Amino acid sequence: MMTTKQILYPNTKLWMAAIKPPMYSVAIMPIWVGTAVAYAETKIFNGTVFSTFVAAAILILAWENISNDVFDSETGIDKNKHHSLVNLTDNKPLIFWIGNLCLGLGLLGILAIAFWQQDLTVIGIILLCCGLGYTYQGPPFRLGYQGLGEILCFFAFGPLAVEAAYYSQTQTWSMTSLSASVIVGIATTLVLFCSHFHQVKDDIAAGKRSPIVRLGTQKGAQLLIWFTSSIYALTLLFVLLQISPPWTLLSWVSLPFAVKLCRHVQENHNQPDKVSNCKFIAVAVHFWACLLFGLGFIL
Ligand SMILES: C/C(=C\COP(=O)(O)OP(=O)(O)O)CCC[C@H](C)CCC[C@H](C)CCCC(C)C
Ligand SMILES: O=C(O)C1=CC(=O)c2ccccc2C1=O
Repeated sequence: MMTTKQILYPNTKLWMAAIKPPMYSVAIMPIWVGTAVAYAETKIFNGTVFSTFVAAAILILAWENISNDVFDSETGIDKNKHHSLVNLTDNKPLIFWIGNLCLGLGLLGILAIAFWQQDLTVIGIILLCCGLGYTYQGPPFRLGYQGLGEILCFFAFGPLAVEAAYYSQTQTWSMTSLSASVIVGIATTLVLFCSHFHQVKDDIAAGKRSPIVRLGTQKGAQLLIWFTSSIYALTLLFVLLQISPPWTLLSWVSLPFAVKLCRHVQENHNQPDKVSNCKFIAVAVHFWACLLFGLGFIL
């Protein structure tokens, strides 16, 4: 007879895989970096705006992920994904409305920032991010199925989110924050790119032409090396051009994670079971590179 623990453990694991807690750092980092650049340039820091923005970004990303499971349940692409929220609950309408609730609460937080600033710029930018997020997965667009997700991801988490965070503190723009946003955008796109390696079979079956389906896993693994290297090369270039302060080179401390990611994918690109964890190594690269990059602006 199975013990309660034996019954619960796999379920807990499935729920954790469905909720993906580590993934939420990708929502926090653009706000962190945009705010850090704003502080470095203006010595302005509004803690209420920062914490409201972080909470709102987490809620908006929760909506993106929850509705991803809803929309993917309609195309059949998640039929083997046991940790899809729709498969776990067998209640699509409930999941759909929980997602919408997250979006509503997240946008309410951003509206509060707009109200405090008496300025609609930040809510305008974030609505644009949400629009990109919808076109990634929602009908009739489903641009992620055409392999365009990485482009949307770069702009949403890079220039748009970082500039929105910078503007929420300063109500102005800067070249430094724009260049910093390129680094955050690439690091976030790296996570999405890595998430496709283990899904090639299901993606092809559902007609999804992810970049890895288009390129093949071998070429994808090669491209990953260039892609990852560009984060560190650009960080150095911006320091040499005196766009970023030298302390931003601290982000190079994340290099061991980057090397681990590229090696792991190089060795296991065509073995779905082994390569499936690579997106979480990419999350570690993203987290440490962006955290230390932002810290470099404050020191
Ligand atoms: C949901 C996303 C990826 C999951 O893709 P996939 O379907 O392959 O995953 P599963 O295997 O788990 O089914 C991420 C998509 C990102 C999208 C291109 C852009 C999202 C924009 C956000 C709404 C912006 C939030 C910004 C925030 C910082 C305010
Ligand atoms: O579940 C995933 O694969 C991803 C979820 C997510 O929210 C995200 C956000 C930004 C870049 C990549 C990803 C994912 O890959």
